[in-house]
Amino acid sequence: MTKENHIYVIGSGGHSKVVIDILESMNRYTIIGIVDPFRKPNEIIHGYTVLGDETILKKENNQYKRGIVAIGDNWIRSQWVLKVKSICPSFEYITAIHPYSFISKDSKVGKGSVIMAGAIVNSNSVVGEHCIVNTNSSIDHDNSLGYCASIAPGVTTGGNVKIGDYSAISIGATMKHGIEIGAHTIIGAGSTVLSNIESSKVAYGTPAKVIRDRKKGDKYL
Ligand SMILES: CC(=O)SCCNC(=O)CCNC(=O)[C@H](O)C(C)(C)COP(=O)(O)OP(=O)(O)OC[C@H]1O[C@@H](n2cnc3c(N)ncnc32)[C@H](O)[C@@H]1OP(=O)(O)O
Repeated sequence: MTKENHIYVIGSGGHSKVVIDILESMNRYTIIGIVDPFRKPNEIIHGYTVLGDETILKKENNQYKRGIVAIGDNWIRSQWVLKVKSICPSFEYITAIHPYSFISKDSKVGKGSVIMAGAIVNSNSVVGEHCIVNTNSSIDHDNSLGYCASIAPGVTTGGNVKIGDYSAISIGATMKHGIEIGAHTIIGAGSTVLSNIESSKVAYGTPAKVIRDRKKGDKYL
């Protein structure tokens, strides 16, 4: 193993455990340990040692500068990406792609993103950086998923769907073809989205309707 294969996992919650399973199933990386300021150093999480807080990433003699932010909340994940950039500007992000997922040969997955088991990314789609394409979800052709956006388990999109930066499509939602979702918007669990939804909204139901406004970073999980 070269040092390029050695990675940090940042975050230690439920999402992090799934990401660790994916990284192990890829059989390509050695996980150095977990970075999380909210855990006791040396605690073992999902088989790996908590190394401490983010200052570990800036140690002068630290030869390892790769990893992934494994935090489920889109806004919190984005803030950690910024924090890591300020501590270690040369830090590089890997993608975690489960071997039992399908990604079309002409689709792209941005750095730091996670594609979980059973997920499908069909032809000519773009998954942005630091996204989550969760278990058994399906992104159809010509879609785009913005920066730090996510689709939850079992989400299905038709063709030509655009999901804005930081937006989250919740568990089991279905999106008609050609739909556009703005930035920082949450589509509620089980919704059927038949029309465009603007930025900074919470929308749900069948058909999905805007229920209220939201501010960026408001909790949704
Ligand atoms: C691996 C993983 O775990 S990935 C994460 C999986 N989890 C998700 O995707 C869930 C994301 N969260 C949701 O979908 C939430 O329902 C949200 C964020 C859309 C709304 O949450 P809140 O604003 O807190 O709504 P709250 O729970 O207070 O409900 C308010 C009302 O709206 C209704 N409601 C809330 N969400 C929905 C929905 N998706 N569809 C229909 N009705 C809903 C509630 O039943 C409640 O109705 P009532 O007042 O008649 O009792």
